[in-house]
Amino acid sequence: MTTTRVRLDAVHAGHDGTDVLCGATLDLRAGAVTALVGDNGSGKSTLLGVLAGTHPPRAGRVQHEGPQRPAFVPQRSAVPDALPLTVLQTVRMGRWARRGAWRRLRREDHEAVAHCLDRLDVADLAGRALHTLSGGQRQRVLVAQGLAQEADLLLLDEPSTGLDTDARAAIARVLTEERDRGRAVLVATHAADEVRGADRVLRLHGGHLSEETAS
Ligand SMILES: Nc1ncnc2c1ncn2[C@@H]1O[C@H](COP(=O)(O)OP(=O)(O)OP(=O)(O)O)[C@@H](O)[C@H]1O
Repeated sequence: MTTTRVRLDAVHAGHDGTDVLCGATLDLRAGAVTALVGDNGSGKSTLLGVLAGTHPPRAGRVQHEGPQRPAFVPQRSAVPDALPLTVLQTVRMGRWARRGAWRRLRREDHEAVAHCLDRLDVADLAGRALHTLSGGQRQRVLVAQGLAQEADLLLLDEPSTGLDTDARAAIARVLTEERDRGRAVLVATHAADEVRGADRVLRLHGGHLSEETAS
């Protein structure tokens, strides 16, 4: 039986009084990677914001199954370059969703953080300040932070943009692993390899979502 993690019903949302989503409807199921495609400006980031709970819809319904907040990995360009944080602190913040901000982390949290750093191959960067990293390294750290949340729903906004072949492969691998753990994964992307690797492809066009056949 497939479990629905989140459902959108006739959602309208946008910016400055202009709707970008015009009745968007979807459900995301556990154990599947869904690629969200669409032209620049079609509203993919807006849709992810609605699903993440950071962008309130103007109308329609967003229904999350389960108590957990989704994990949201924003576009790298949406994260200020000069955040005064190390890589380790950044990934540890992923555990706040479970423990609450500034609470003391437990041994299992430290183990989860170490595992996420390894999975994205950034453990050797743990002590480095985020702003000293290359764009691709920073992107991998943001994905590691998303994984550290261990949420049932993982949302990623163009995680592979600007990454080299190895880093793209690492991200593709972790998305498949998350899927195999029963998580629902939604990845907004322009990358053909990410689209090919998805179980399902949704296209956003004219404010509406439509299903495309995954290859
Ligand atoms: N903060 C904002 N204020 C005003 N308009 C915005 C804002 N953010 C996005 N928009 C507008 O909303 C529309 C959808 O933008 P969005 O970033 O959701 O598209 P996208 O599909 O993610 O684009 P891309 O592929 O370029 O990342 C665009 O027309 C954009 O100009």
